[in-house]
Amino acid sequence: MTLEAIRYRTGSLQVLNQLLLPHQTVYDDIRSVQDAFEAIKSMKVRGAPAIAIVGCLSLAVELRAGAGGDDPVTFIRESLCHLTSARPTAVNMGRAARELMEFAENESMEKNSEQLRESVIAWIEDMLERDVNDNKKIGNYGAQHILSGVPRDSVTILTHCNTGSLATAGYGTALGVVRSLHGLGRLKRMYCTETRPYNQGSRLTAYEAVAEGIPATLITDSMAALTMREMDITAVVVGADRVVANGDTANKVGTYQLAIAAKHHGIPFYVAAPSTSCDLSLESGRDIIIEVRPPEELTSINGVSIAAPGIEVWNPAFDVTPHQLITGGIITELGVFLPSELQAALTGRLTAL
Ligand SMILES: CSC[C@@H](O)[C@@H](O)C(=O)COP(=O)(O)O
Repeated sequence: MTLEAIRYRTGSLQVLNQLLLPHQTVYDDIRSVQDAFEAIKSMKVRGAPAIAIVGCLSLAVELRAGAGGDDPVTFIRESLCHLTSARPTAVNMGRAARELMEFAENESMEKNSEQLRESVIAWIEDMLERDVNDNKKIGNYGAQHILSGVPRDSVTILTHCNTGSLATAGYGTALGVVRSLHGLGRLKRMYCTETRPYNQGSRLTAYEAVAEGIPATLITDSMAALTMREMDITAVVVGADRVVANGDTANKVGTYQLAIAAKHHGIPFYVAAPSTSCDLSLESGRDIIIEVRPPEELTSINGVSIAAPGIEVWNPAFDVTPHQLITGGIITELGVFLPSELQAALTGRLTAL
């Protein structure tokens, strides 16, 4: 059983409100594109694949109710543009918007408004299944690759942020690799970082691990290097919000320092991400726009201040790990690639952004 972050039945959408986890399990209705925009912006729903899926499903809900009238293409275009602006670093929403728009424009040449709505809804509904299938492949490729590099029976993985069922349609990416290792009986333990300032690790990854009986230990971000030295970490596996052509990878802030520490300790560092998180239109990580979040996310927890009032704050949500530090490889649903192999492996398989 994996946790269900997105509940979709034709015409209705609910998301598990991740702001309330782990203490309350509340599903919020998403009745419109604007509801989804707000849920994504406020991080009720988060994680690059989940953002794209919830954004598109909210559009399906509105289309099912007849939104767009005689001109659904304009409605779809404006909605996708709005959704893409909610969080700029993860590429998945932008990619889905581009692909969906292209599909809708093609369909509009031979279908009336009602038929167009139906086919766009079907395209969107298919995203859920595709994401879970891709994640299972990522899990399997990643587990096999990690196991092939070590002579041991069981492995210990360190991960960051939340990349599991809560961040995807199900199964997860980096956490999917952990899940696959666990399923094979080859996971000794997962270490998950707290992931300050938003605590996706302590609130969400820890929640998934406890719910599913995955052996896991929580550490603060500041304990990562020590954990690598003392706890016989086999590999570090993280997710991605955007992997660019040279393999540079934007992911939750703190990923970069994990990669540096892994290199120092000779521990393979992997990025696990579907090809939908890859962006070959950008040459290097310098071109990635990094979202800066409100200071309050750093200075308070659940409304309780934990910082000196008046202090200035810098709160970038993501950092970029240079490709040279991604020593294990980039695990996708198509296989595991070194950063230098990624562009050739994906060319022709991804629509241009
Ligand atoms: C499969 S989720 C991959 C990434 O989106 C994840 O590692 C991450 O950085 C999430 O950040 P968040 O700010 O919680 O959306």
